[in-house]
Amino acid sequence: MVTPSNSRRRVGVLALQGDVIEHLRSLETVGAEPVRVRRPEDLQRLDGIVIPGGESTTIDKLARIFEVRDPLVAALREGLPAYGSCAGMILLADRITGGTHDQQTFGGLDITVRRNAFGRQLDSFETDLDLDLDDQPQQPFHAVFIRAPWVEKVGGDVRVVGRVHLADPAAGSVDDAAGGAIVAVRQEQLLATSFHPEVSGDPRLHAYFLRMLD
Ligand SMILES: NC(=O)CC[C@H](N)C(=O)O
Repeated sequence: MVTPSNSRRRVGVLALQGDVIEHLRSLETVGAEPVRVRRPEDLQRLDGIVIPGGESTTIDKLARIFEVRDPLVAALREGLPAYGSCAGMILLADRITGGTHDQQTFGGLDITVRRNAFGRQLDSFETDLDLDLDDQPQQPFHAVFIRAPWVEKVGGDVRVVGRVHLADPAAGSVDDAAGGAIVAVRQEQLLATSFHPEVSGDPRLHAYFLRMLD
């Protein structure tokens, strides 16, 4: 499908640290107009924003230094759609465990997220996931996890989109009744994944986020 350039969705990528270029490329691939966001004025006229993977404590600090934190938090409260991958999931979470003592999140997603949840042995790993993206064909999604968080608790309005099933029984305590650690969630206009679709090159999550903007 060819989308006329004047109707492309303007989607920001918070460009302070992390997988910025990879997200800009993924957004191009799915037909959005990607925009780097560093300063408050960059938030103007956005249809949505991506908070990239990287280091959530660093992005948090830089967002305060660049004075983009408060306007971004306000925009999220006003309903700016957002997609966070990995560190971005942490930054969109209302509650965080395993954060540094002064770490803040932008918030919006009614979840409790645990930083670096998979522990040392599973620092980085790749696995195929079944994601519940409602209108997507159920081809497994090849997911790359790098010092990833998982979601420990979800509020009532949060839909679980994906889980990872841990082979290690020692990690079984994270498994809830439905089985598996929660690694992808959606709450209305907010989407978050523990993994990095911008790294694996599968465009389906970015395409899904773009459809959320319609
Ligand atoms: N790949 C990632 O984004 C890692 C997230 C990182 N562990 C953090 O706490 O921010």
